[in-house]
Amino acid sequence: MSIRVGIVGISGFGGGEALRLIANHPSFELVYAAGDSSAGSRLMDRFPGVPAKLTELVIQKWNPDSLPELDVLFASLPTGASADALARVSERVKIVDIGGDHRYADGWAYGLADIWPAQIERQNRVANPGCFPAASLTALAPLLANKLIQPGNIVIDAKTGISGAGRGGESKFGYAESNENLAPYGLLEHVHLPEIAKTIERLSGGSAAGLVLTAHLVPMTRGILATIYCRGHATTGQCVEAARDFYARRGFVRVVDAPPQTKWATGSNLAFVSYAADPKRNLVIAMGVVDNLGKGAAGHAVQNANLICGLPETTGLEGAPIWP
Ligand SMILES: NC(=O)C1=CN([C@@H]2O[C@H](COP(=O)(O)OP(=O)(O)OC[C@H]3O[C@@H](n4cnc5c(N)ncnc54)[C@H](OP(=O)(O)O)[C@@H]3O)[C@@H](O)[C@H]2O)C=CC1
Ligand SMILES: CC(=O)N[C@@H](CCC(=O)OP(=O)(O)O)C(=O)O
Repeated sequence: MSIRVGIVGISGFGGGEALRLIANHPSFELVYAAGDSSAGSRLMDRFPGVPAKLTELVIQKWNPDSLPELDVLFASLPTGASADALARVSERVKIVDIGGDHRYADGWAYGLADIWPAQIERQNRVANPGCFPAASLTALAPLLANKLIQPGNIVIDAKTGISGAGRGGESKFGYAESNENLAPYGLLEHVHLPEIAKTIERLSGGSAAGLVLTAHLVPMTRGILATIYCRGHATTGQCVEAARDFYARRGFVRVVDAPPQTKWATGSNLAFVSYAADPKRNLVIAMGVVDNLGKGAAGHAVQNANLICGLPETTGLEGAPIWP
């Protein structure tokens, strides 16, 4: 039986990746595409390589009051643009919000699917985690759950590809400004800090008051590497063993011995985590890699949609990453 799916924000980077994944999903049928300035164009005009079955689907002007019969709606709207509109969508339609409006919001499950799948299954409103939280929390969760690090003084140094800023991002992310350039941003007050802090507290039971997140923009299209400095007396072996145990039955998280690289995850819903620790220095370094559009956005969203539809969470997500 096919599950009728819609994507609003389909012309954007997150929506476009959701389109790619849904087009190859064995149970999802894309029946509705929506946006703002792209409304009126056929998918073929926006995505010349779209599979033949979807070429003629026309992008509709987004109107949450007049949706076709849908089972699942993926919302990939700018943060701030989805809360009011999604509140008007019928409860009969399950929603996965890829944007930031509903994380830790009342009535919405927080969709950190590799860590709390049981709390997502059969829900009908799921907020996808942000891209930096997906990379960082996946690496931190086994350490926090096993009390191998202190929760109160974690420093996240994260690098992201330019697509993290979205298609509608500011013009300062053009080729000339981004190529051969490396820039920190969001110092002291990155938008993902509250979400990461809340989750650290949920995982550890302690305060995350000293949390630091510094994001850097690097000249690559996709990928996030979070290098995370923590205080704790665990050895590298203890961290790796805790993570292997924590993720033993989770298909999308690979615990690796070597420091992970962004290309390992490109085009996939995988997360790679790794650890290096020196008990003498009271130092644990956790590393997390994701594709910002995969586990950081659309891949995670499809995983969440599988969970809320009662499908195996890996459905449609088992393809290998793109390499090189
Ligand atoms: N890029 C990434 O790596 C990640 C992004 N996210 C989040 O996902 C969301 C989407 O990001 P991203 O895809 O990068 O952004 P883009 O700028 O690439 O795309 C934004 C999309 O939203 C649509 N849109 C904007 N305003 C409206 C509106 N008023 N009504 C209907 N559609 C509208 C645009 O449609 P149109 O072109 O038709 O105007 C476009 O399709 C954001 O909340 C972002 O923070 C989360 C994790 C990672
Ligand atoms: C490169 C770049 O600018 N990345 C964005 C990603 C934020 C994002 O996607 O935020 P939400 O998912 O919470 O909306 C940033 O760091 O602000």
